[in-house]
Amino acid sequence: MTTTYDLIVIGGGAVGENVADRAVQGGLSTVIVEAELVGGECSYWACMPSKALLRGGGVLDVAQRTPGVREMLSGSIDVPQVLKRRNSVTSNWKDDGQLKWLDSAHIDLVRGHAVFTGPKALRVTAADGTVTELTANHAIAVSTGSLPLIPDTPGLAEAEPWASREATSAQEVPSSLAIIGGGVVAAEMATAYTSLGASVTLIARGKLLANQEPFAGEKVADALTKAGADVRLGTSVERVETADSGEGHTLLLSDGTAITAEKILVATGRVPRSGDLGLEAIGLPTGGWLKTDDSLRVLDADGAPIDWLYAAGDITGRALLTHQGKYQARIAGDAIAARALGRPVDTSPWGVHSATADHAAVPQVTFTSPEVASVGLTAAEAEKRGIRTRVVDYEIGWVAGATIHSEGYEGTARAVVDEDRHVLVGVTFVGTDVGELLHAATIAVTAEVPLERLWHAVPSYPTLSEVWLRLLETYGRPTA
Ligand SMILES: Cc1cc2nc3c(=O)[nH]c(=O)nc-3n(C[C@H](O)[C@H](O)[C@H](O)COP(=O)(O)OP(=O)(O)OC[C@H]3O[C@@H](n4cnc5c(N)ncnc54)[C@H](O)[C@@H]3O)c2cc1C
Ligand SMILES: NC(=O)c1ccc[n+]([C@@H]2O[C@H](COP(=O)([O-])OP(=O)(O)OC[C@H]3O[C@@H](n4cnc5c(N)ncnc54)[C@H](O)[C@@H]3O)[C@@H](O)[C@H]2O)c1
Repeated sequence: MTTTYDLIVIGGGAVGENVADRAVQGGLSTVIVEAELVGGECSYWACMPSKALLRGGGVLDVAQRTPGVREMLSGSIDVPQVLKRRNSVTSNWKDDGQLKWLDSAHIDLVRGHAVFTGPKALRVTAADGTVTELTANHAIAVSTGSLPLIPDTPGLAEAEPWASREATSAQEVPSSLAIIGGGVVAAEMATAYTSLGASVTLIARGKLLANQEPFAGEKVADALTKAGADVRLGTSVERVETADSGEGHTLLLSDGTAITAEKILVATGRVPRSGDLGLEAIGLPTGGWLKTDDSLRVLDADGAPIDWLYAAGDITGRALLTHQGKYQARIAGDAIAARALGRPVDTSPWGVHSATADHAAVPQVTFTSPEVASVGLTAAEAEKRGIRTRVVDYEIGWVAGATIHSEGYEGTARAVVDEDRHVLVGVTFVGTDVGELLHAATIAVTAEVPLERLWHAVPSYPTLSEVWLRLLETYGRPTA
């Protein structure tokens, strides 16, 4: 039997849920197909458990720098309590709460793995082998996320390394952990596992957090080293050898040295989760990112949008972040409903049906100690785009709010100014608790607030936000 809905969403992660929610609110009957847990990677194996693992170390760092509180501290972090809290944050890897929400949002669910059988048609196979055929009146949206990239380094597969799922859901902390990669997962997991007592070695073939302003990775690498981690930058893993017992691994590095570790974590980026979707049945290459236009319609081989096929979230490769995927989801769900019901569609830049921010103002917080919070372009990216820029830096530790925040507060703020338009095109903060400063920057960059007007946005004294005033003063006060 074939069941028909106005919209079928493949993948019930944070992104798929939001596509479905907007479409239902727009008046469409909608079903989600989910192969694993409703809530997806972010809830169970990514954002939430990783932040729960990091939180204790972050609080301890501030407490140790707060006279009057540090005197109360004794012993080290209670690892079982941290893991218990992480287990509770993930609802012990059960999705009952999400099912209740789906019900309240009037979204149907079919559990199983979806494969395209033709345009607007899918076959779903459940874990028990039950097959459901689904067709869509209007659209199918793909939100199947991404999977870890595992390099083909000799001996690595045999070492049965952790990827992000194992690192975020581990029920024990290994005595030693070798982390391969220098991106966000590597930096955050190095911070978390060092705070939990593991002896961590981070091996990155390039710089740490290379997509950020250069001072970000430098400060995080320094802090990791101070916390006891061994940070090896510009170094590759050439081969891995595993003891005959299967316990303990030796990593042979490009600089001729070797390190040993109980566990290895591979954090070398992501690949699209599209290899098993049957995309060939609808004339698309298998295994790639699903490229989209700004209203999230998937593009065919000629770069033309397919009118019934949408994609949002990691699978698009646009910005592999939950909040940005959910932004795309709101736009996709609204665009699908509007087009289905013949309502006006606005795909002009910054229009309601255009994910323009993906190109100009993607915010990201890396929850290391210190945190890295950034939005928009780095100075190097702005220059590459041909923008005439001026870079303004200020030490966050010099503002009164930092003196109150904690002893020896160190941090840097950078604003990248478009000199022709007199607006900010990028802002980066590095320092403790700077994640909460970021949204002001996101608003300034997205709304293209003129610098002259920003002088009228007065930060409260004595907060860390006073760094905004100092950045403006460093840039120079406008004349009448
Ligand atoms: C360790 C780690 C930490 C992270 N921390 C953060 C963070 O702090 N903040 C942040 O913004 N981002 C973070 N991210 C990124 C974030 O997790 C992703 O951007 C986000 O999960 C993407 O959501 P999604 O819905 O596109 O995909 P997913 O969450 O991966 O959901 C896809 C869903 O589709 C299902 N599925 C796949 N194929 C099929 C199929 N054929 N049939 C049926 N179902 C299918 C899957 O089972 C899955 O549930 C982190 C990532 C990692 C790895
Ligand atoms: N706090 C957050 O917002 C957060 C946290 C974790 C992950 N994420 C997102 O999840 C995604 C995945 O994170 P990630 O850290 O895995 O990827 P990434 O792209 O941030 O970093 C990948 C790293 O692996 C290295 N690398 C790639 N291929 C390699 C190879 N063959 N050998 C050795 N090194 C190699 C790269 O040089 C880079 O340092 C990111 O896009 C990130 O935005 C976000």
